[in-house]
Amino acid sequence: MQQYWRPGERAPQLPYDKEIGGSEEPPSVVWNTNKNLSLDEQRRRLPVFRHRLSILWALEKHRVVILVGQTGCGKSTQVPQYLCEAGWTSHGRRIGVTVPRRIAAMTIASRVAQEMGVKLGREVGYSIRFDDQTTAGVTRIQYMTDGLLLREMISDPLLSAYSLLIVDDAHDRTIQTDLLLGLLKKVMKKRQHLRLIISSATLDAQALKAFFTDSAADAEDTPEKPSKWSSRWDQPTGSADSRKRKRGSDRGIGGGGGGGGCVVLSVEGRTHPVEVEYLSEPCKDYVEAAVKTVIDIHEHERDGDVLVFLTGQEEIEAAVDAIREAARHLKNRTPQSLHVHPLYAALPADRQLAAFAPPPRSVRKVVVSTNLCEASVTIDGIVFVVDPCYVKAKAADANSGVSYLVVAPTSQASATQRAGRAGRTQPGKCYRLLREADFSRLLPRQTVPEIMRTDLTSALLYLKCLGIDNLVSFEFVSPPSLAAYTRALESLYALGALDDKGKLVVPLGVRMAELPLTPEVNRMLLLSTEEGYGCAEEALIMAAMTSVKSPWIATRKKDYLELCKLSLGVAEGDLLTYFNMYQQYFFHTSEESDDTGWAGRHMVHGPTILRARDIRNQLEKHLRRYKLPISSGGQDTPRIARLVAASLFINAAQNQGNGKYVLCRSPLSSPVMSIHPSSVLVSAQPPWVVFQEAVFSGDTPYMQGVTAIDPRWLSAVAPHYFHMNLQRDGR
Ligand SMILES: Nc1ncnc2c1ncn2[C@@H]1O[C@H](COP(=O)(O)OP(=O)(O)OP(=O)(O)O)[C@@H](O)[C@H]1O
Repeated sequence: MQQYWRPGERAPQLPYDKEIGGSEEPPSVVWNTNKNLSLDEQRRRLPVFRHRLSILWALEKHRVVILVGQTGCGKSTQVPQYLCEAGWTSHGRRIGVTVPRRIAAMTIASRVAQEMGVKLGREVGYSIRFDDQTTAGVTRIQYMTDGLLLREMISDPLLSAYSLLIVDDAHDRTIQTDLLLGLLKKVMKKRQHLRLIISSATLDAQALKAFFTDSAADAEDTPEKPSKWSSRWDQPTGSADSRKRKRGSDRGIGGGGGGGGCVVLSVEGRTHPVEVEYLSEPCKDYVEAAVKTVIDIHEHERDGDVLVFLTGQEEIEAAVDAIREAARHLKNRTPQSLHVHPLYAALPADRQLAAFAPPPRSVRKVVVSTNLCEASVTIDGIVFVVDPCYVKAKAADANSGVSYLVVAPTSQASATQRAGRAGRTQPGKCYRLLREADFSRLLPRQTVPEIMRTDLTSALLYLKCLGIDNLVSFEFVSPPSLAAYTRALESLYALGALDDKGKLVVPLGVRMAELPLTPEVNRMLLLSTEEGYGCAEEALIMAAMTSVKSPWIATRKKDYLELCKLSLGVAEGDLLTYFNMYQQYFFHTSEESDDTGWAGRHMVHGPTILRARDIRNQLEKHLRRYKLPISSGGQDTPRIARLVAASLFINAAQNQGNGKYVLCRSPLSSPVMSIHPSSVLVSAQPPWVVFQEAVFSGDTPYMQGVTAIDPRWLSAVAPHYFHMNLQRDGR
């Protein structure tokens, strides 16, 4: 039998080589959706199973493997297991798998743990922000968001805990994915034995291959772990002579450890066929068309659950209501035969996971979702996908710094991913709500990488922290514009993370990168510990509350919800409203979540507040590690409000997801920028520009509270120049 090489060890026997179709007992599992087949048999039937030896072989020969295979063929769940079985996790190193979304990390890790017959969090685990389900020394396969791996690189730049990394669903090209790819290229030049798999069903494989092949330096023998903060990636290591000798020797990622260069591997075959249907005439209102399609499916199609893709919370809630209403008038089915679940980022985790649970017998489940579950995830039982081919995408004008959300046609690659959510556990059908000709004519083939259309502030701060000083020469798969670099550097300067020479301010800048929230919220936290503010207790709560989902119970009793919001809302704005909610919750309820008592009456979602408390405690540990004073502002509300005012632009970032408006900062250099006609100027006293109608969230109306913050406070605390602008959701 063939032996497969992996760093430092000979591979043990691969279990599948000895007994294809054989007799091994399936691992004990908690949950097996396909009652006819054991999980082991289900695994063998996946298309990727036939290619496992080629994958192992490719990793022996090449340092970077780009794996392209149909949606559902087994890339995310199976490949890490093959590698684990082949010994890639001996020597205590892990296989790390990054995915763009938290829900994917959680659900795929659970599935793999079941398939391997182990407890989630032990041999197989996941890490997402504020939730680490791994065990040191035990976990061998770790799923995580790409953002989390980036954070890990701050303390371990060479990622020495991993023998192999898989960047899964790389087609998504989030800003984190692109940053990671650029950094991994650097890491691989330093760590000869590290291997990288980049996988997706809809990847521009050739562009990535060119990126990983066209490298000017080859692998260097450097210590595995440089000392913290001292690693200067930009400076070549070794003497000038040795650098000269190396130049021109190898143009690819070097061939250390038995492999060289980069290869593209295609996995043929798909789990089940997915038939795609298009409209014969364009539709006027895609939400209405989606609702009608769901009802048609329910009345005329075979059994099977439905997944509908819409662009945001408002559309989803409207569609959920419309489907429920339409179900009441069905001719040949009862209203109870249809269960409808919304799924979007602002929903609390328990409600998100409810969409994954199997429905009762004879009931058809309909999940109406954003692109949250467009890639990676498997919702068992989904047979039909309804896709209007639209998405709400983040964008920023690099010159003005105006950020906005815009509803735009999705890419063909995204539409393929969406269709791929059917056909995973049985044959499926996808209804695209546009004409076939329009699909190929109007939709771009690939999604424009996020890095080319959004703000780079966090990304550049990370790079600075990793010691990458020459940011413009950092290699991105798709380099952003110079204007975007300038804007982000100005923001970092405004936040105090960089000095006027563009150097990282230590420790402030480092801490802003290390703390697990956005640079703006991190700045607020750090500012709160300074003299003159002294309200870290309050800031910890406000920061924690910004990082959980909406703390209000999602309900259709909109009027009642509005009343509750008014009763808990405070004039100083959202952050203080959230602070108030948190305080009141613990004043009125006992430790445990209490949705029936005070919290239920006030439409406050108890589990979300408890989650915020956990996050608050984690943030406090960070501040204590920095030995920063944690004191309370007590009854001094203006002092706390001053802090909020100084950090007002936080709200911009926090409310892009669910509101109709976006609040923006101006570039430091240009005092005037385009102002939406609906904006009402209250004060233009330099260095502040304040607008009255800072309504930017459909969720919490007193975010209008910007007006309630006395502009005089603003001028008192203004560390830097910013201004706000309202823009209507890109429409
Ligand atoms: N939670 C689950 N419940 C039931 N079956 C599952 C589940 N997760 C995975 N599977 C099965 O495993 C198969 C492979 O899933 P996997 O996520 O590894 O595919 P993939 O190739 O990574 O897909 P994608 O490109 O869409 O991310 C699915 O098609 C499905 O049959």
